[in-house]
Amino acid sequence: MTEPPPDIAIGAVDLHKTYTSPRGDVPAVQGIDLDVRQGEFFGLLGPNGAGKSTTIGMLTTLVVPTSGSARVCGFDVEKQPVEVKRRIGMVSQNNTLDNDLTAFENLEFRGRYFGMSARDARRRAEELLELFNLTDRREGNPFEMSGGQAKRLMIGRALVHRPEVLFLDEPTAGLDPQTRVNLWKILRELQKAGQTIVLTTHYMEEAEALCDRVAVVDHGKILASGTVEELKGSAGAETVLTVAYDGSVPDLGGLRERDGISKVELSGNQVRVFAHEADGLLGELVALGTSAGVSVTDASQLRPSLETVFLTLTGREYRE
Ligand SMILES: Nc1ncnc2c1ncn2[C@@H]1O[C@H](COP(=O)(O)OP(=O)(O)OP(=O)(O)O)[C@@H](O)[C@H]1O
Repeated sequence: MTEPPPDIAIGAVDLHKTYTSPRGDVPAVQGIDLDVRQGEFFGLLGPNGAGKSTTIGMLTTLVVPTSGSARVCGFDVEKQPVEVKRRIGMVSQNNTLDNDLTAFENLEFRGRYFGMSARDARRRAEELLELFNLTDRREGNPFEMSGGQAKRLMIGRALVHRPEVLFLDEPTAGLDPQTRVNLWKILRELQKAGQTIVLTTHYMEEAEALCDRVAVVDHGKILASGTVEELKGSAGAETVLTVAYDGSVPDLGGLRERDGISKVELSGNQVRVFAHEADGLLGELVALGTSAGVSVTDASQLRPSLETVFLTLTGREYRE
């Protein structure tokens, strides 16, 4: 493999992971290529079970790839795991804080683990408590903390040794909307200060709010990648109108051929229209139904977003 350019934080080529389990093989990741630049905020977006955690697991050396290769901060994840681990911070989905230690000690011990002097570890712990607005929780134990506080402490702990890349696996899953938005603010500040961040999420709006670039993952493969704007400007840049009738979908006349309509999908009593120009379309579909003796029982309209990109790429609703 040729050496990657120096500003590349992560380069993965054709990563595969198949888990073997008593119920058979699970092909969790099936050929993923990734490039993440230094300073970038990169998102792996996909529904539950898409293979995001497994991908992050391979990049953080916790999961051994079945095939393919990846370099993180210039080091091979399989051949140089210790070098990689020294340069990354990882925040997993579950709370892995030590409940027997105070917030301060959770940070301090991590510093000592990474070889800092006692003085430096203490100083860094104080600094991070301040940065993550946890100074008043200094002597508290993790089990006494709210979900948002615990997550902030976990992120702080992952940053103790000043890693080059911070990995966050579903950082806001299970947090209430306000706490989620507060955490987004902190993550943006971190990136502004130069931190490279890779996050997995199944929340479309999270990827839209934070990421410079996104890879949409499903069934272990990348379906599309680029900036959120690029993705919206691609195949899925349309409004998606879904209408269900109480009987067969009426004859849609020349709808399919009309300018501004790129795709019409029928499924049972439901029609889904992908349109650049959707004004008046719902009224039209209601009227067509009325003329054919059927009524609309349900209708929804999605504005162009990562969600419509996903729908266009997979032909399916996004499963949370
Ligand atoms: N240790 C394992 N053994 C067997 N199968 C596994 C293992 N870990 C994950 N899987 C399976 O691999 C697939 C991908 O899982 P993965 O956790 O990577 O997805 P994900 O996109 O991160 O989803 P989630 O957000 O739910 O964690 C799923 O079908 C999952 O059940």
